[in-house]
Amino acid sequence: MGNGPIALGVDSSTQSTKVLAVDVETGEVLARGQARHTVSEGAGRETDPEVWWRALGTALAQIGPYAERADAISVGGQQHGLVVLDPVGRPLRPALLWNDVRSAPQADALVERHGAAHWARRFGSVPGTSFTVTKWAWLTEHEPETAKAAAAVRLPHDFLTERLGGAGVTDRGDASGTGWWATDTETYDEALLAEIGLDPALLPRVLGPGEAAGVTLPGLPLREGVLVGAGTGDNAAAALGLGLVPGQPALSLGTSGTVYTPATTRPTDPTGIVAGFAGGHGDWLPLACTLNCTLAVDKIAGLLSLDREAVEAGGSTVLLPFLDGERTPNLPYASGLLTGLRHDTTPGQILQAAYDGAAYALLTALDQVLAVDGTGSDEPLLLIGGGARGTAWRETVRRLSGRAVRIPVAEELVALGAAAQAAGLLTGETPQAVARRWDTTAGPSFDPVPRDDAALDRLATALADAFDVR
Ligand SMILES: Nc1ncnc2c1ncn2[C@@H]1O[C@H](COP(=O)(O)OP(=O)(O)O)[C@@H](O)[C@H]1O
Ligand SMILES: O=C(CO)[C@@H](O)[C@H](O)COP(=O)(O)O
Repeated sequence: MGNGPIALGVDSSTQSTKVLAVDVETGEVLARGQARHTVSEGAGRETDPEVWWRALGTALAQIGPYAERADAISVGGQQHGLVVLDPVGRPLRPALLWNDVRSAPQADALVERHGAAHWARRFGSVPGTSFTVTKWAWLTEHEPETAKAAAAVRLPHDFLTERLGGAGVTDRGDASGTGWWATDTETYDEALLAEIGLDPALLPRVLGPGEAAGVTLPGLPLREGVLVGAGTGDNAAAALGLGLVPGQPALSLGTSGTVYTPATTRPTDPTGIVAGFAGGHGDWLPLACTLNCTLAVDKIAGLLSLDREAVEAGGSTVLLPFLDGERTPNLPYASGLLTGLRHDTTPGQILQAAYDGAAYALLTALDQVLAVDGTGSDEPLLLIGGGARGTAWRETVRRLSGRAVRIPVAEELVALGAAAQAAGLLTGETPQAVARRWDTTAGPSFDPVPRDDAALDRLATALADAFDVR
């Protein structure tokens, strides 16, 4: 064990909590821990925030002596989830997660009331079902007593940060995914909060870049008084972990699929495809996100009794894997669709079609994400998330993007970005500078291959025919 300072980075994502203990000087990952979450099935997607808290404890226990030795900690978390707490910080109900589409009617009503153009101009994003504002609106309609009893409203990462350091705070990256934090003034929109019946006093204070959330409370498996970073949403944390600069795109293949690049221009896309998030340390993070990514492809592989790598080229099958409804394109009521079957279609071709269908919306949104700063670039696409470990995912992205792809050797970029934020508090550097010093994007590169326009055309036609999406 080295004697230098140690930063802990946490990724509280949809499926699990991961913790990395990182050597601040070298970026070496000294230890890692992971504990799974349970997510409800059926109509909604919920997790009890106490499950996240217990998972964090379990993952910290797995890093052994490094928890006690750590000098700073930050939490990156799944975005958007609605956490409602009682006066002593206990959850009043399970959190409504980003991939819970029950608030689709509330999203439609909010967008209709103010117009997509207003949402984009003022809040940077047109709120689809993932956004917290739609979940609060759902709660006030379906469980008014719970909404009335709320003494605090938090996002997943804020909830954990508060348990560690005691302060009710968030950061601008995660605040920008609520739909009630206006990106044009960087303040909570009090008129909107009044309209949806949410007292601004219940919301966390939004910290600025480089501000700490406080220090650790007594009674944790960490030393008391250790610095706690502001944390941020998981995508913003991964962008920090990669030390991205504007025009350098990343594609994350996990429970959600996301594509993003930092920008100096504030995004304001009225089509709703590009979410105008703030970055985890200043700047902006235009991003497109799908609800159906690795879990949907794994589900199709399971239905076909195939290994996830058993893909076959060829055929004319199109599979739109909207198993959870979809967010990009905005089709919360959709289900999966399979077309183009022939007598000679093989199971492996159907599986390949699932990969293509899951990657399609992300890759078509990439140009829009890059256009925010006008940095259309041929920088390699950095592939991260669990899916980036798979050959079939990598080859699908190469074939449908026509871009060079690089796979960082570093894993768990969200936790690594959180660790870089925590390390920056100790060294005075920005998290991006820390990540660049740690060389987190190093990894094998794969040259561009000709783009498979025939497959892209088939997908575009199927979407237009079935869902009128053009
Ligand atoms: N070797 C692999 N090849 C392809 N996919 C993988 C591999 N390992 C994990 N995955 C996928 O990664 C997903 C988890 O990704 P991860 O980024 O950890 O999720 P989350 O978005 O919840 O943080 C799983 O759903 C699984 O399908
Ligand atoms: O909703 C979004 C982004 O807007 C998702 O990216 C969530 O932040 C969930 O992330 P993972 O659990 O897939 O990491």
